[in-house]
Amino acid sequence: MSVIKFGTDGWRGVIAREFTFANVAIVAQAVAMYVKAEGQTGKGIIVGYDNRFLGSLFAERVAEVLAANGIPVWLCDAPAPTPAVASMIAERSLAGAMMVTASHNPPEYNGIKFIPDYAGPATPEITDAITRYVREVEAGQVEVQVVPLAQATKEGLIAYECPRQPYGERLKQVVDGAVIRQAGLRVVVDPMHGSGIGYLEEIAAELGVEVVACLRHHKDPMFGGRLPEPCEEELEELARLTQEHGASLGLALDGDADRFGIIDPSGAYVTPNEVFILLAHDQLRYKGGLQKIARTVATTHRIDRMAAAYGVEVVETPVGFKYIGQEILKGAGIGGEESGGLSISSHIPEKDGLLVGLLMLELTARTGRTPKQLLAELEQTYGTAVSERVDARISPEQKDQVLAVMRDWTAERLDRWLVTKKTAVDGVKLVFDTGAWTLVRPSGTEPLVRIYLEAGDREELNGLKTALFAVLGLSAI
Ligand SMILES: O=P(O)(O)OC[C@H]1O[C@H](O)[C@H](O)[C@@H](O)[C@@H]1O
Repeated sequence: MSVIKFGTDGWRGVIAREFTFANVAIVAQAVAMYVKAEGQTGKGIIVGYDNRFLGSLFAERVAEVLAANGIPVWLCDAPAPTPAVASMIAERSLAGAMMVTASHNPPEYNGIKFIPDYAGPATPEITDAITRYVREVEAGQVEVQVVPLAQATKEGLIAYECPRQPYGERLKQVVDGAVIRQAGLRVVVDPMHGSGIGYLEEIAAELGVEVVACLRHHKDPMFGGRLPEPCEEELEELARLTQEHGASLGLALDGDADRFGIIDPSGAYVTPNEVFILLAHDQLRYKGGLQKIARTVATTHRIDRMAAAYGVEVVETPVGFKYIGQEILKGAGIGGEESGGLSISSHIPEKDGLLVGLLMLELTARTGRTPKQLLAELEQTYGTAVSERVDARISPEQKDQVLAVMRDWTAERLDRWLVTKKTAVDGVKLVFDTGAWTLVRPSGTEPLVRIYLEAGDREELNGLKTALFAVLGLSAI
């Protein structure tokens, strides 16, 4: 059985167990075959990597294989954020990017994301095609081609590249630099030891923002014994420092800087759903011309209420920024997801933690209000909602049972909630008469089941959770 499988976002594996130089070379060969079949050989590929263990060496192996297949390669000369690498595709009209990263996974993992010519995550059709080539190589039908790095650079097949400057310029065109500059903002930055180090602080400083403190600001492939995931539990130090310094915002990035974590000046964590609400509202209210918003099936319905008030359509996609990216390409002005991914149509269709940090600075500068103050104002117009995600680490048998209960759901009610809609966009979602909803789906990146709930207030949510967990036989967790 092959260990090379593309999940929600690329192929990931434990270093030295699945993620070996040999398997990395197989994936690079398969991508080369895909690019050739698409007739894009001459356009070239940029190869990037983050701060994980052996990242630069794995990236070199990718470059050696691509080059041996006649594909011109731009190899990053230092760790770089995934969105910075992706933006180079648009900058240079490349065939795509191969990014060596396992995003926010634990340190023993590494992975590869293939980002095609449209500069957003590969669709399942594309990763399926690449997987077919992987199987051909594994079956010995095609041999992996390799040219040594020294020879390839000498022959001009591989050139070194740093995306920092063009990416910074792109971001500065997408956000309103003039508004940010005049506001005298102060931030604390937390790249979580990831490849965003140096990028966010510098670009913010170039926009006149004072960076008052940085933490987790050196490369550490062990991520300080924590997870490079900008969720509330991992950001308590950023929250403390943001409050202590009286900063305008605390800005965090995940391991490859495509996801964001935002801290309010009060020290409170602003959830990705809340950040999406704020930035979507900003687009609706101040930026005009927005026709469509894209959100995943797991993301807050508060977006829908706001959009309805402005006569704007909302498209619901399966979980994964690969689906949101496609909707942005098809005309959505902004797209986001509960797990911390967001982008806008004037940027690339790839999630970008730096973009979000800068957009939040712009919002703060324009309104003179904190995220939590703005959210309180929006609640008065669009009502409240409380969202929660439970990541259930359950046995395979329990998992099958839970998914079967949802799949076979026919009951009209769940306790006092009347089911008004059942959908299977990704997992199974039940929407209730009160506007509350729940979604149960297996994760595509971790061995667990995710249970999402949203309700009008905490009391309703707790009631719904108790009722649902009882039906799923999960009362014990
Ligand atoms: O819920 P999962 O299938 O584990 O996916 C969670 C997240 O994984 C990756 O980070 C993807 O890029 C995201 O788009 C996705 O939301």
